[in-house]
Amino acid sequence: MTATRLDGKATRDELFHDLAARVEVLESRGIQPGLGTILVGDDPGSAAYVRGKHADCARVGIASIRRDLPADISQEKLHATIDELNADPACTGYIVQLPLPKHLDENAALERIDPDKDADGLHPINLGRLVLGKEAPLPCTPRGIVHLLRRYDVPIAGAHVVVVGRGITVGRPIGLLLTRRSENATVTLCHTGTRDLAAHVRQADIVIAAAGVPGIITADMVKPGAAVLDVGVSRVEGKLAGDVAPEVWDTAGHVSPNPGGVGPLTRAFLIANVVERAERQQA
Ligand SMILES: Nc1nc2c(c(=O)[nH]1)N[C@@H](CN(C=O)c1ccc(C(=O)N[C@@H](CCC(=O)O)C(=O)O)cc1)CN2
Repeated sequence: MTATRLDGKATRDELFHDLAARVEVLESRGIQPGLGTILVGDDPGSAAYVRGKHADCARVGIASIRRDLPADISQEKLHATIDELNADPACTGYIVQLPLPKHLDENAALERIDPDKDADGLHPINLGRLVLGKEAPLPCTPRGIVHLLRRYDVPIAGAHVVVVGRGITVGRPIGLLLTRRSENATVTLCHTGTRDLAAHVRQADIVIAAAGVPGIITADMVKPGAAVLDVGVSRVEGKLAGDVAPEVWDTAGHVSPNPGGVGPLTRAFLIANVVERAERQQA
């Protein structure tokens, strides 16, 4: 059996087509959304993601504002840049690219963002609103995962989803989305402290691999016909490596590859969060 590919690039193109049309409507009403990015340091992967985000803004026709800061910047100077974007009316939503260099406090930086401009949905107030079932920008990768599953008619309601990895951008928030009444999945969150990872993964109808450990999900761990989404990012000799071993394609029913799966949707839903906020404001 060869799994059906969950094609993130084709799905992203559909989303961008729709978003570009909505941006035209906003502009015809005098509203210009603008996405800001704050990048600290010179990690080549993070720099590439930020470049991609600005290219996406140009593609859908929204403004973009870029702040690149040196790797050794102090927490105070980072906060001053955050305050600057909080106050800039041309910047309607923005992100601090993660991870930050080790000497910086990531949570303090995220908390400093004006929750109304939090394009990532990672501000504690917005995560809290999500827990309470209130309207909030949704974290981009989890939103991309739910969209991709729906786009390919992978049943979510009643499914047992096993998430591997507890990072802030994927592992922690994805359970909040998938256990909403609108999704109705049952979620198990596995991490480095989990005993017998394989036994958990074998139970899953849907596996979300976000550990950042190359090839950690092997074919013998996957229930035949399960959907497997590879969201883990590592670099092996400079090349991107996902969490899912290639043999999984012979066992799974659906696979989202890496690259070409959830990553492009992370970018698309960042733009969607900025456009939707502008739409809500004009409404
Ligand atoms: N503030 C944030 N920081 C980070 C986030 C985030 O959502 N908000 N997520 C990741 C990085 N990320 C976006 O910032 C991101 C990751 C991957 C992709 C992507 O399109 N990947 C391509 C492959 C690209 C490559 O070859 O390296 C793919 O999957 O096809 C986009 C964005 C951590 N930081």
